[in-house]
Amino acid sequence: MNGAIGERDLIRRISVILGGLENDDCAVIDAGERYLVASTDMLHQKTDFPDIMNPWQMGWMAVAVNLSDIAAMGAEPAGVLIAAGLPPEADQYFIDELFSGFGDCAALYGTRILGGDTDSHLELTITGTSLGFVEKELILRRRGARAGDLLCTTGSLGAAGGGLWAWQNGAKSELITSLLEPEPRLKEARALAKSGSVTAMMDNSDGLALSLSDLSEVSGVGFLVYQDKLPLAPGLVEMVGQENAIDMALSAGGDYELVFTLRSSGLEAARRACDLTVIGEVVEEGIWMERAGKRRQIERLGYEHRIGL
Ligand SMILES: Nc1ncnc2c1ncn2[C@@H]1O[C@H](COP(=O)(O)OP(=O)(O)OP(=O)(O)O)[C@@H](O)[C@H]1O
Ligand SMILES: Cc1ncc(C[n+]2csc(CCOP(=O)(O)O)c2C)c(N)n1
Ligand SMILES: [Mg+2]
Ligand SMILES: [Mg+2]
Ligand SMILES: [Mg+2]
Repeated sequence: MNGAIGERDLIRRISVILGGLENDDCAVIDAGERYLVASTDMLHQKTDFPDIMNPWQMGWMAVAVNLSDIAAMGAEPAGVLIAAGLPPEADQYFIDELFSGFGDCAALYGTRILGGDTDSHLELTITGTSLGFVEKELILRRRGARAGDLLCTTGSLGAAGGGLWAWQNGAKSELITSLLEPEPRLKEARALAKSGSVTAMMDNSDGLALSLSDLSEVSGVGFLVYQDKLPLAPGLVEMVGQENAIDMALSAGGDYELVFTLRSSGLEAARRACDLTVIGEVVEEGIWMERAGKRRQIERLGYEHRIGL
């Protein structure tokens, strides 16, 4: 192969080599009465930790992004393993703060660090592995969306993108905290799972546009997003303007909200479960955004790692 390849195309190739992988936020293992769900996510100094980030926040983020995938399955976390590749410049203070960040995030979400691995590495590299359990009848998958369902999100969109922009442009913004200290939506996802109205769910780690692309691929449906309903992060439009704010909501990534579909008859029950915004609907095909009666296609753009082969 010549040149770099996008992460999703590479995963498709990997899937063929390994004989088929289920494309979801977690792997699902039958554990008798319940499912065991498991996910792993790697973070690096260069791509994930802006230079304003303190080591406690690095630890927090590494656990939070891993718990977000447990949330996306409707599961309860059972624990996290941490493999830490520590660079030569990591001193005792750095390491104490980093590991406090792991522990504090796990504890806040009712779980703990179960174990891991420690090694030296030129670039700080942290790989978390999260485990969880979910009742078989409550599991939420990326597949399952049906035309006519409502498309919803928790929280706001574009917060992390706005935070990244503020950091890169030396602007002051509360969105920088959203970028550095993501909050996995475990409580919300559990309550939604118990409400019984969700048909498909994932977290939007790579942005709304790629989430819709992923959901559409595995569910075999399309989406129509109402532009005016997007819950843009507070202060985002004022900081970057309407058009950039929409672009950030669609493709900046790093928000860790839940994107999910609901049977329309289940909206009341879902609203009782958690705060949500209906941002569109499931359609037969295509991924569209509508504003003032005009439809345009949503480009398949988002946060994707590129790997040189
Ligand atoms: N190296 C790999 N080997 C096997 N499966 C993989 C590999 N990388 C990714 N996958 C699988 O591909 C699917 C998509 O992975 P991806 O990392 O995009 O999902 P995610 O963890 O929910 O997102 P993010 O990494 O942005 O938080 C998952 O089901 C994952 O298990
Ligand atoms: C330097 C820097 N640039 C961007 C971001 C935001 N960010 C971090 S992870 C992620 C998406 C999912 O990642 P993955 O697919 O690796 O799990 C995004 C958008 C950051 N924290 N630091
Ligand atoms: Mg995910
Ligand atoms: Mg991943
Ligand atoms: Mg990703």
